[in-house]
This record gives sequence, structure tokens and C-alpha cells, in this order.
Amino acid sequence: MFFRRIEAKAKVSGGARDASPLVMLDAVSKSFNHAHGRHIVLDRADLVIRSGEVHCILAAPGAGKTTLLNLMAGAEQPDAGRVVRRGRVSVPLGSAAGVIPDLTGRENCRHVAAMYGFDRYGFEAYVQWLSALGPLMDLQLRNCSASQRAQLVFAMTLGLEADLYLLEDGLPMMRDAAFAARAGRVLRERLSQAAVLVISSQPKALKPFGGRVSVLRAGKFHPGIFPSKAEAPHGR
Ligand SMILES: Nc1ncnc2c1ncn2[C@@H]1O[C@H](COP(=O)(O)OP(=O)(O)OP(=O)(O)O)[C@@H](O)[C@H]1O
Repeated sequence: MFFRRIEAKAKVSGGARDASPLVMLDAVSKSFNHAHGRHIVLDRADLVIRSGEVHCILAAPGAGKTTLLNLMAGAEQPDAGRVVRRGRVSVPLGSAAGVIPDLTGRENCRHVAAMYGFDRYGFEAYVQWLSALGPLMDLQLRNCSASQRAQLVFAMTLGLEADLYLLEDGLPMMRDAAFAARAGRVLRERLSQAAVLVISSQPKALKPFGGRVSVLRAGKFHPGIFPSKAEAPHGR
């Protein structure tokens, strides 16, 4: 049910071209030195995310999804070019970013709250409620299942008020019915007021969101459509 609402929201955001830019990447370059050479994540890449829009980015595994989210949130700096933010961007709490496996869920909440300077008790209580993890909040993340970790990360992402939410790999597996109901309600609420950027290597993780599609390939963004499984990007 809430997927349909997300799609409806995405259709509304089809007219987002006229909405004001929220985050702009202006000729941004970012690369890393590796033993085997330089890995170019972005090469003078341009991208505009507008207020209220749903924007999906498809990128091959290892292409730089986490790096891109960190750049958008200001957690990493570009080598060249500019990232301009005109609103509040959520912490990039995707599956690979932002959480520390050696800490418990509760400690991760405190860590993020301290890092971004907001009320840790309020944030912790909200995440505990939304994630429905109960006593698992006190277990080291490395000892939690993938779906429990995903529930925590998702709740932490939505626990922050933002104009743009950054999601890596879309929605977590919703095995827990209580979590699915709550997460759907909160996500609908958030999407009615904010923009969302979802990035994944998996078209199926992006499809429920609909909206505009870009493909990150060879360091640049290209306009895209949702490919069939056979056409999903494999190369970098
Ligand atoms: N701090 C860093 N130092 C060196 N190399 C890095 C650093 N951060 C990322 N990289 C490299 O940049 C490339 C992109 O990494 P990133 O984690 O952003 O990709 P990803 O698409 O999120 O990966 P995955 O599909 O595995 O989640 C990889 O080759 C990675 O090794």
C-alpha cells in the first residue's frame, strides 16, 4: 500500500523541474589512489536534486554510492568542483555508511546525535520506537541480523528532520510487521514534505520509489530508465 503512495508522490515530483534546487553538484571530481591505480568515482559530474523530488541513482557495485552520499551530506569533500546545499540533508545512513558495527544500536544513536549536535535522548527514543528493536538496541551491531541492522539504520535516517533524505539500497527488508507498518507511515509523512535520493546497484531496490532515474557511469550522471535485470550496470 505505501509503495503506491510513494509512486503517487513520485508522479507529483515529475513536475519537480520547476522546483528550487536543494543540492547541486557542480563539476565535482572525486577519486582515490589504490595499489592498482586511481579509482575515479566522479569526473566533473553535475547533478541537481530539487525540493520535493524523488531521484533514483543506479550505480554498479563499488562505483561510489557511499562516497556520493557522503559528498552530498558534507561528510566528505570533493577534490574539485562544488557541492552546494540549500537545505537540510539527512545523515547518509545507508547500509554501508554512518553506523559502527562495534557499537550497539543505542551507542550508534548517541554517536550520531553527538556528531550532528542534536538531542541524543529524543533521537534515541524515536529510533527505539520506530525500529521496534526492543532489547536488541543494546546488542553490538555486528551481532544483529542484516534485517535488524537495516531497521536500525532506516529508523535513524528517518529520525532526523531533513529537506532531502539520502537512502542507500532503498527500503530494508520488512520482515517485522510492526516495523513495516510504522516505517510506511513515517516514510509517507516524510516524503510528503521532503525530497529523497535513493541509490543502489539493484534496480529492484529503486523501482518502488519511481521518480527520476540517473545512472552513474564513468564518473558522470546520465539520464536513465529502470533497466531490466539483464541490463543492470556491472562495469564501473
Ligand atoms: N577513504 C577511501 N580511501 C581509499 N579508497 C576509497 C575510500 N573510500 C572509498 N574508496 C574507494 O572508492 C571506490 C568507491 O567506494 P564506495 O564505498 O563509495 O563504493 P560503493 O558503490 O558504495 O561500494 P559497494 O557497492 O561495495 O557498497 C571503491 O573502489 C573504494 O575502495
